[in-house]
Amino acid sequence: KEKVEITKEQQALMKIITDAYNRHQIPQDVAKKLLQDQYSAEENFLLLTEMATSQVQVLVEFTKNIPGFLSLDREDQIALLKGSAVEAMFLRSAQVFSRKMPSGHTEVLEERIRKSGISEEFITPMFNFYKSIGELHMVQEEQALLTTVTILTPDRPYVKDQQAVERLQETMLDVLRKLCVLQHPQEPQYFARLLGRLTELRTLSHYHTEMLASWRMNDHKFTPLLCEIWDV
Ligand SMILES: COc1ccc(-c2nc3ccccc3n2[C@H](C(=O)NC2CCCCC2)C2CCCCC2)c(OC)c1
Repeated sequence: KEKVEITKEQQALMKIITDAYNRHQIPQDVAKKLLQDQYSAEENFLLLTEMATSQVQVLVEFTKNIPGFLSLDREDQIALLKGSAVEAMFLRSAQVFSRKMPSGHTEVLEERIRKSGISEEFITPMFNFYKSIGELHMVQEEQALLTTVTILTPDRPYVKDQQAVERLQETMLDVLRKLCVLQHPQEPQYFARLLGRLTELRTLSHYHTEMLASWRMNDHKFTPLLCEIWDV
């Protein structure tokens, strides 16, 4: 049984990333807003675009705290942000959905999302993903590192120096792997399950543009930042 040990440097790296991840939370909690009132499809779409816009701004601030990210080629930094923004948004949504809430609140939240205006065909894959993330009961360090690993995906479109991104991602994967072994000793497959979620996340993110276009309303308006990031 090999002794898994997180080094001092890895401990420091994990602290920087987790603190940044917790610091850069969305200002206004969307779940609370959704639990308060039922909104029309138009109001929900506006809420989504507002939340997503602020989440992209939060994501940009978060990436600045990933050790080594700012040393990457400037254009590659943009390519990584653009390439991971939708996945990071769904990952954050899954974490919001899986948060421990007073009994009955998760069901109300699920109902509000089902009735939000999103078209039927996307509801099952979206909630399957949310529930599969919830079942992992990730600690905050795992959530922060999983988002970091998602951002540092070398094969995003237009990334020039993929090797440099790969080296950074591998550094993060090594810490995440050790953390999983230490946090979930009874489940040796936990790390593999975690990475399997990233495949599900990528698939869900492929539906994103259609999910927006099929939102039950006419004339979908986006913020300039979302037009940049969402290719709409
Ligand atoms: C593209 O289609 C969709 C559909 C649903 C969601 C979604 N899933 C959620 C799970 C938990 C709580 C909120 C959730 N949301 C929207 C939202 O506000 N998402 C935020 C995005 C930035 C990061 C925090 C969450 C809601 C849905 C109900 C109507 C108002 C928007 C979604 O979030 C990408 C995208």
